[in-house]
Amino acid sequence: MYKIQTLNNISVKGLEKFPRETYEVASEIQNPDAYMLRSLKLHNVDIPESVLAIGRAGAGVNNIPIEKMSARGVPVFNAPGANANAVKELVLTGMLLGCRNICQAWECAKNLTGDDESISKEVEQVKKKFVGFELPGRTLGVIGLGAIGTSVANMARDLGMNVVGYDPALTVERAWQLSSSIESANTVDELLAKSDFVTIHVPFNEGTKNLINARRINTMNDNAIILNFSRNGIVNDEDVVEALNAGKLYSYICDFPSNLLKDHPRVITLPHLGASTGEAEENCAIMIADQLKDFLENGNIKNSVNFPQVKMPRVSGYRMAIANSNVPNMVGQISSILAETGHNILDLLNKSRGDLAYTLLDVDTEITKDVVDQIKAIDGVLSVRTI
Ligand SMILES: NC(=O)C1=CN([C@@H]2O[C@H](COP(=O)(O)OP(=O)(O)OC[C@H]3O[C@@H](n4cnc5c(N)ncnc54)[C@H](O)[C@@H]3O)[C@@H](O)[C@H]2O)C=CC1
Ligand SMILES: O=C(O)C(=O)COP(=O)(O)O
Repeated sequence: MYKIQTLNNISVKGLEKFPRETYEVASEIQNPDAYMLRSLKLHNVDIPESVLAIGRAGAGVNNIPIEKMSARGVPVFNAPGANANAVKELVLTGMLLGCRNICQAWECAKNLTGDDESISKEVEQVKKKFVGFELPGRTLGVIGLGAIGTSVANMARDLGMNVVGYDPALTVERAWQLSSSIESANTVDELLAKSDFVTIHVPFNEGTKNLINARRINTMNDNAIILNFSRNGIVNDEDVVEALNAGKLYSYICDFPSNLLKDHPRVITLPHLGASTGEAEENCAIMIADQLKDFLENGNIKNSVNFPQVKMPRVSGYRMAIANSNVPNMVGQISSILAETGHNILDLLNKSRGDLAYTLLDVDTEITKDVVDQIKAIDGVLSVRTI
């Protein structure tokens, strides 16, 4: 019986992927084989040794101690692209809320008093305060052209906007998906100088912390709108508020409220709603459940953020999955132990990614605990599992 512990609300459509006969899935469970979570911060959680894999039902993995898991030989999975449409639609919503002053206008409408005739009169007076601007012909800068950024960029082109994108690690797959009319910027500064709206779709890490700061805001066009549906910390909120107060920026739309932001008249904050649609939650949960299941049952790895992609069809009932440091002679030492203990290797796949390597091998006879212990004892072996 495999045990999956859910640390956040996960769509039942994903949880249904785990057959009840072979899986126990619960939010409270002893010695889980895998964690399934969304945004819960795992950095200060004591993760039990029983955990063989972590599945993030979403895109961002900055809530997970990836290096610590790599050192244990534990793969971390995410669900690339599974919530991209939900974020794209919220970015569009955010652009329109911002450029048409919708939230401020709605607040004003809610505060109208008197009979309906006086409300109608008042409406004609106040509406001039909320005159906005339209999207076609404006320029949207998209920082990060991954699953979300690409989809946002194409959408903006379809709406008649000019689009300039920046991503120093743009993949070939994304380049194929991007509309050919999207302009490429060589630097963030070049993108900012051209944009009326700037939207950020990069992961949070040391390289993207404070990516949008006072110096960069000062290089932007006056009255630009910044949208942050990526992560708290990528945009320096203090600097943005200062620029809003100085009349440099038009508005700031983001998914990460704080005391500084939530009541500011030119800021719209949402409670981390980017991926909160039934569709996105289902897509993410199903993708992660499939990946965890294939890893637990077969050792295969798809969409891990720290392990290589590995898929090997099964040729016998005796499989071993080994994670080790990516150093010479690991496969040699492992196969020597198997040969010495009378196992014939029927199939073997070894792949590496950075400092990690991962080996799947099928043998003709059952692998005993003693053999597992001998392989575990090899210097550099991080985790060993028989499946
Ligand atoms: N608000 C919400 O609910 C959601 C937020 N997110 C956030 O959005 C981020 C992006 O998600 P996806 O597009 O699905 O990820 P992705 O991995 O498909 O794309 C990220 C892109 O950013 C690029 N990138 C990395 N560092 C960069 C830099 N310094 N400058 C420019 N580009 C850079 C990468 O090359 C990659 O193409 C996630 O990491 C997560 O933090 C994702 C989903 C929902
Ligand atoms: O996928 C992401 O990176 C998100 O930020 C979505 O977070 P959530 O799953 O809604 O807690």
